[in-house]
Amino acid sequence: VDDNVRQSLVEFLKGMSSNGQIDPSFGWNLTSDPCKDNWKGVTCDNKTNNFVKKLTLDNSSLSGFLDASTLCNLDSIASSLNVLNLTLNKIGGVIQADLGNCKQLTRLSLGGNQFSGNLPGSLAMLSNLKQLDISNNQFSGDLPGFGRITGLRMFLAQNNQLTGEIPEFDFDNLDQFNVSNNLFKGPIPADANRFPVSCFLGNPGLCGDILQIKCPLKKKKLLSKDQILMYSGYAALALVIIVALIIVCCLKKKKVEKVEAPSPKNKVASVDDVVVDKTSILTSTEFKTDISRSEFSLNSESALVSSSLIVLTSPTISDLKFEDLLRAPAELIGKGKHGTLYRVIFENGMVLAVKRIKDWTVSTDEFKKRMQRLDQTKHPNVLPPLAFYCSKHEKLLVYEFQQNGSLFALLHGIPKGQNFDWASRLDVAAKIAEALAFMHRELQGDGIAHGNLKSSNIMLKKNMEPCISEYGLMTVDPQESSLDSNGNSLIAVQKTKDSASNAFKADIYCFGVILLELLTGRLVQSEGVELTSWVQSVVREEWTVEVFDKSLISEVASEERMLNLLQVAIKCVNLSPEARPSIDQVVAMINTLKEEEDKSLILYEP
Ligand SMILES: Nc1ncnc2c1ncn2[C@@H]1O[C@H](COP(=O)(O)OP(=O)(O)OP(=O)(O)O)[C@@H](O)[C@H]1O
Repeated sequence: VDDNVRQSLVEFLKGMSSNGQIDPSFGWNLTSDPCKDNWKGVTCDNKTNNFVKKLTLDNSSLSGFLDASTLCNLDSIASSLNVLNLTLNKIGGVIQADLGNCKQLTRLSLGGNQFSGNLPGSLAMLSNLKQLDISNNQFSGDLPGFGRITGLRMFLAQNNQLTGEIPEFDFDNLDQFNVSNNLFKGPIPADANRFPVSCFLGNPGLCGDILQIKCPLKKKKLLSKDQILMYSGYAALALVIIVALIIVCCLKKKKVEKVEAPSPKNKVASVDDVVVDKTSILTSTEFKTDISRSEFSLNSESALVSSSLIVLTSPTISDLKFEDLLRAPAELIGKGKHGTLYRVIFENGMVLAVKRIKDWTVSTDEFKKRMQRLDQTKHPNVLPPLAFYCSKHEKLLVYEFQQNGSLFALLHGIPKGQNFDWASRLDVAAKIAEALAFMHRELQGDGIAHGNLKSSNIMLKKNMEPCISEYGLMTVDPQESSLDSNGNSLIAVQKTKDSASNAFKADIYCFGVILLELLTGRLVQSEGVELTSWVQSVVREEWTVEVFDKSLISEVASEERMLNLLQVAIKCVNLSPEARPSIDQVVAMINTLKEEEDKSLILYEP
């Protein structure tokens, strides 16, 4: 086991040992190996005996605090740890948000301790959790959105001081559930009625049939006469202020036009002026010339360049200015069919990715609306836009730069498909499907599909979690054809007629192509042969096993589950959009496979 893992585990246990002294009988020390030297409560994978899978430290006389930052901020632990069991100890303090980085946890047992404070929202991101026990502590505050964890089978939270309403869990999926003796209020969700009444008792504010307490009807609050008078007074005042502002603005504008009229040179301040004036340390000539060459222009009314960059809700770049963006050194990362991507490095060490979108005929208003909708639609596996710039001729989008590159690079880069085992590939497929389903659900009404889904648009975050990038940056043109340099997402669109509804179906096709890349490790197009046709011809000839990536075959990964995932992929790449499954069906199929895989791993372990 890696030295860092050994050190982090020792630090982690020290945090829970009285006076920071680890009981020697645990065997946890810096001179032995957690997997090979029988550390108490440590279980490692039985294939290589190198990765820590379980920490079972229940009933072990531990106290102190849970040092989640030491445990879960180390990738080599976070990416392998499935079980953390600390029940029946005397560990206290609050739970750090870092616990949410232990993304592979399927079981988290903290029951019977002295934990207190609010549960961090990051725990709701533990999407692999099957069992969560926080019972018999002193937790307070509202529960984070645990309802989002679709595979949860057990949720025990009795005997705390938790408040708020009971979240909408997937109750059909839960085998065990208990929230008794807390401070929950409001109606018990209808689907939760199948659990015995004892699971809800001891919450003075809960109501519902099972408790034989009627929930009060929610009445629409009517405004009183006084309130109506008061609000209409406010409205009238606001109207007067708006009219006054409009008049002042019109007068000012006239004055400016008068002063500037004689000199046509002053009429338009081109961005060249701005760049030349302010970008002395701009090192990317490509960026500079590109911007300079563009017809990007700012008229005198909007010469305040900084105000034109719209920073969305990201706290990290809240004071970013357009000048800062132009002034910082920029490196050209890649040119795709739809634009150019720059890596922009700031003095404070921040690194951003700036996408310059090419030839998108969407109106400025439409673009702004789209960006605002995307900003409101956040999912942990979708990279959010941080800021955007938009004029008639120029559209720039700012994202956080992802150092770990893309799924495309992981699969096809050098060394090829390195350390990318079957379980991780299935996990990527499941997470991308869930994220796409979420975005489709939220944005169906606005008609915003991804539009350009491909493996180079799946980025890998710091903890190697996959996330979809560039969602909604393309409106699909059904006439568009031909392949781009990496992928063929456009083919899906070309084969469809009605672009509005089919943009979502095209995403399904593109997702199917990503599944094929994961399964075969092959490029979407190689030596003129399309991956989809190649796979279909091999399957037709009944040589199906030949399609799989050689490294998966040598790993003795489950052939049956690989075949099942191949079936899902083939359904997705059906040339008829109507015949493709819905994204929810895709999610259900992949999650079933993932559950089977998880079960087989548990059976496989000692
Ligand atoms: N936020 C990011 N951080 C790091 N690299 C990124 C980021 N977004 C994209 N990339 C990488 O930059 C490269 C160029 O991206 P870009 O989106 O311009 O091209 P593309 O995806 O190949 O084509 P298209 O124009 O069709 O989107 C790709 O390899 C992509 O994986």
